[in-house]
Amino acid sequence: MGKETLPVVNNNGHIIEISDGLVRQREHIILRDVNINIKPGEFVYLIGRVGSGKSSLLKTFYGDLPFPEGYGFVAGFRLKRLRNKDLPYLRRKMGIVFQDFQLLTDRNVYDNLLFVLKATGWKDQKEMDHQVRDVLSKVDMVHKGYKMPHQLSGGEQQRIGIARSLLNTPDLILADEPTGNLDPDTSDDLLELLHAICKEGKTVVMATHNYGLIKKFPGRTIRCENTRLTESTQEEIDFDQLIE
Ligand SMILES: Nc1ncnc2c1ncn2[C@@H]1O[C@H](COP(=O)(O)OP(=O)(O)OP(=O)(O)O)[C@@H](O)[C@H]1O
Repeated sequence: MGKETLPVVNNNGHIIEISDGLVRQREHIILRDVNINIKPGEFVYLIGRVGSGKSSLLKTFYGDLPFPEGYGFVAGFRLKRLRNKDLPYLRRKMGIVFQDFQLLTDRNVYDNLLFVLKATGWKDQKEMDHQVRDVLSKVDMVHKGYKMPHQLSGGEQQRIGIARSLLNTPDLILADEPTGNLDPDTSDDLLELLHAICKEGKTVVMATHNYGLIKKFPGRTIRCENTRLTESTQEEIDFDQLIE
């Protein structure tokens, strides 16, 4: 299944490396002089005001936005050389988690996960069953496979979102405001889960407005501001700043 790709890290040992990159939405420059290196196993937060470019940067990583300038490497792929036909292969190297869960509402949890496996080329029913069970157990939802999405709480739906992101055993998880629709306690549980997944060797890049989570679960933090990226130490983050 799949085609030959480069190793998941580049010669510098990075799973994500962008040098002198540009992030653009149509003709608008969102981020310039983008320089970022991420090693396998890191947990990286992306912070910044509404509209500062966090989602656009993640979209650039998963090939949803073009990469017009600079060197860009993500999980074995050179961003500049990406063609539409490469996208399914790139996306299999990463799991993507969205704020609004994006589960298919007309089918149960099991069928949601099965749908993704079939769409990404899996054929053997036994292997698919095993994989679905495996990812559900990783998010502690193994007994919820028969539930329809609307029968689950927001936190449970996001656990399924995370299970779905793990289906193709990706090396990298990109999470765009994954706790945006969750209450504080459920957000904490979800962060614990994402950090546990990271400890097992996956790289996690997560956009968030919720500085309280970073305080509780410290990690490398990159800020998008005025079209630039800057790295912030834990001390530099103004945790009292209003969450927008
Ligand atoms: N499809 C699009 N077409 C044109 N411009 C867009 C598009 N999507 C986003 N933008 C613009 O790109 C800029 C960055 O948006 P982006 O969604 O990346 O910010 P963000 O930091 O993720 O914001 P939020 O915290 O609200 O999710 C904004 O000015 C936004 O208006």
